[in-house]
Amino acid sequence: MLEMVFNGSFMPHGHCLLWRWDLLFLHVGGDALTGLAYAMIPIALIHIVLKRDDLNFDRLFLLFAGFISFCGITHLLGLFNIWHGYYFIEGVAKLITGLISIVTAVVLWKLTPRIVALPSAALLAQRNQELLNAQQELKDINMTLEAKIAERTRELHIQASTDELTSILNRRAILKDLDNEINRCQRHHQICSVLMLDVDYFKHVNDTYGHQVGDEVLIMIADAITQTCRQTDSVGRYGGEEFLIVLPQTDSQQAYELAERIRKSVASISTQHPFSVSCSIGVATFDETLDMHTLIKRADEAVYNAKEKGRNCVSH
Ligand SMILES: Nc1nc2c(ncn2[C@@H]2O[C@H](COP(=O)(O)OP(=O)(O)OP(=O)(O)O)[C@@H](O)[C@H]2O)c(=O)[nH]1
Repeated sequence: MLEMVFNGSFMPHGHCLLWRWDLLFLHVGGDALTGLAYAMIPIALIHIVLKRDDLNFDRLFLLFAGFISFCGITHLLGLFNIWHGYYFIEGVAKLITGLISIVTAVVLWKLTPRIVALPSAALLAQRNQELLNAQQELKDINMTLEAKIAERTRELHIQASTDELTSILNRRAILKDLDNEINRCQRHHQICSVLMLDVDYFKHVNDTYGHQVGDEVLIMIADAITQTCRQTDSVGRYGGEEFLIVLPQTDSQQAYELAERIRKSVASISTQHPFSVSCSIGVATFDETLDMHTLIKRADEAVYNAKEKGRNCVSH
């Protein structure tokens, strides 16, 4: 058997080429180049399989590598047999090549529907672009939402600190401003004053002309105070017909003068009804022995004094 396989005594292939150099050159050159290429291609295929574990066709790549390797062996044996006569071995190699080719062809056909169904590079690029567009759209929506949330938060913050009727600060907000101002004065050894303003005979306005007219008067008083004060002053509604005004860096005398201007401004308010508006204002000035509640109490007591003095006046 071995003798049969390794029987090289058949006539070498070169004899039929008559040992012509041109025919030898073509056959030797062709087979040598093909053999070289068929040795390199399987290495590349195996390298790809090892490097890319996301490719789902390893089996096909390996079959191709095997098939091309045997093709190469067949060509090299053909080259060898130009000078020798090992046709049995060459035939075996051809048979193995044939078998592995058939297996490769069958596997290739079985895999063809899946390969054809793979999305093309252009389609993937298009899908990628669509995803990028969607991502950008989401980013834009997100930014718009964030801007809306920030705007809404700002609105809510204003709402939470604004008196609904007069649009000046509400009680909570004006007390917060006063607390901050007192802390600042304590830290920097500065001065500030507060005014407590109470509308005179307001019950009479409500009882005689109705609650709505009373509301309109409160709005006009708030406007009059705001227009008379500086931007840095805080004006708030402390209670029903009581207003609290915080005056940073204002001493007792300056506060008194401002209170007078406010009183006059309120007294000049005219409505369509036959009554005059007036207010009594109490002034209190911060010193470092006072806390917020004592300061407000002092302003309250000053309002009481002003009422006692006959209303429509300012008291320390
Ligand atoms: N229209 C209106 N009236 C209010 C509001 N809040 C409180 N009041 C009224 O303000 C009046 C305050 O009356 P009083 O505390 O007796 O004081 P007054 O009548 O101003 O008298 P004096 O302060 O002593 O000059 C009451 O009638 C309350 O109903 C409000 O938001 N709108």
